[in-house]
Amino acid sequence: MSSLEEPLGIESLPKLSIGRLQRCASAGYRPKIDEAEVDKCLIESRDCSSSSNCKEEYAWGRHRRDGFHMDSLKFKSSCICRSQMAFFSDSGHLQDHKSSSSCDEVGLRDLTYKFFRGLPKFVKIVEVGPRDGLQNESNTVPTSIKIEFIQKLVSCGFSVVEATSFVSPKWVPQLADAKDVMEGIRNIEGVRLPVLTPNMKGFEAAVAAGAKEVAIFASASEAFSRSNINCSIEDSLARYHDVTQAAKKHSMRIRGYVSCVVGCPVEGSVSPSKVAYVARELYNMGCYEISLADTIGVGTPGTVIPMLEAVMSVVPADKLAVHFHDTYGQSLPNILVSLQMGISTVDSSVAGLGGCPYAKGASGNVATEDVVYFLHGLGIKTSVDLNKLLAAGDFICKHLGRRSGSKTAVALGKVTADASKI
Ligand SMILES: CC(C)(COP(=O)([O-])OP(=O)([O-])OC[C@H]1O[C@@H](n2cnc3c(N)ncnc32)[C@H](O)[C@@H]1OP(=O)([O-])[O-])[C@@H](O)C(=O)NCCC(=O)NCCSC(=O)C[C@@](C)(O)CC(=O)[O-]
Repeated sequence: MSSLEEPLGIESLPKLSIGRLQRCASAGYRPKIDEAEVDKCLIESRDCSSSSNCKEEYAWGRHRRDGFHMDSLKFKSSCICRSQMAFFSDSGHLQDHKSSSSCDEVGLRDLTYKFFRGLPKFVKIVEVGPRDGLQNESNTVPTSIKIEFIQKLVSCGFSVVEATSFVSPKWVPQLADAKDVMEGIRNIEGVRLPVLTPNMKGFEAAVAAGAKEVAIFASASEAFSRSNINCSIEDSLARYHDVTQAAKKHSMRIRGYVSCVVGCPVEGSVSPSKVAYVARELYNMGCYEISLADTIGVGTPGTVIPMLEAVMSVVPADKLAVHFHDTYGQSLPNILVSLQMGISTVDSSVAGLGGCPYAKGASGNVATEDVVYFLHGLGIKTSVDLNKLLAAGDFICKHLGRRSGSKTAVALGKVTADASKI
């Protein structure tokens, strides 16, 4: 294996300014909010087109998991000046780093300890490539290729692969073959394969096609709700109430999305209180997990943190996922702060495929290869085999005739290509 194929370990982190994150991780930082505040902001937001009128002060409602990741890392050196830093993960994997630099590194060690102490040991990755990835591609992929693509992704070790959507074929022609895709993956076991359903018609079609789990998708932006699903936020919640009731009767799991959690292509910035309101509604309807989607990829930690603060004041962190599009290259820092705030589920799309056809300017999702490389580099486990994932990304990119949107895949592809010349 090439050295480039090994994620750089935590000891290789550059010196970072972590003041803000330390403030976030500090138990002392607890601005106040209660649920009534979310309701109040929603009422205010109905009366104002600008989100800036809403109060944006939120409590830390995060529900931290027991124990910190760093607790399981045994730091084996009392002095690291001109010595060796060594970290052991739970699996006993040793990451060592010969250091010959000055005592500044003691400070760096302290910083990295603080930096990592809130991270989870394991992150669940929800692969959305076959749905979010393919819905926005100009080339429609043949059904047989979609089925093979899903099979390849399942073999990578994901516990969840979002398979397709039961939406109007007039709105999203790329996924018009949802029923046939479901038929082709009917016998796949050991993995959850949710499908998007915007209304009862989609839900009934999904059930008839053998779906065991559905996802509903609302928006925190009124304008985006109308352009994406042709109805207001409140109407969408009424529809989803019917879908969730029906799903419960079938004992089906329901995942919820909130789109435009920091920005909307039409309205601009979106108030955290609106996101919290919609997330809470979906959670109260019975969604087992709410995925918070930065649909157009405009968020930075500066906007993601207050949004997560607001949502975590009404939905437990362990019921939340984050879903970043990588338009401005902010996904990985956004994921990092999300993990530090207690979230341990991340959506991503192999090869960085994707985007919403009704969100102008939106780029693909954060690439799963980059997320896996990033998490493994931090010593965080996933269930995903990076080599198999690279092969799955390569497979679909060849069929789409496009270059991978994953920097990790491109870098490792170069390594392989260079090695083949030797
Ligand atoms: C919601 C609708 C259907 C409303 O669409 P509409 O036109 O308002 O619906 P309608 O009830 O008036 O029906 C119009 C026609 O659509 C049919 N229809 C109605 N429902 C269905 C259905 N479920 N499946 C198949 N057909 C359907 C219905 O039967 C009728 O057919 P016609 O009589 O004209 O032949 C439409 O707006 C739609 O399909 N929107 C989906 C758009 C979409 O898929 N967007 C991308 C996914 S969301 C996303 O990417 C965001 C996310 C989740 O990734 C997170 C993030 O990053 O933000």
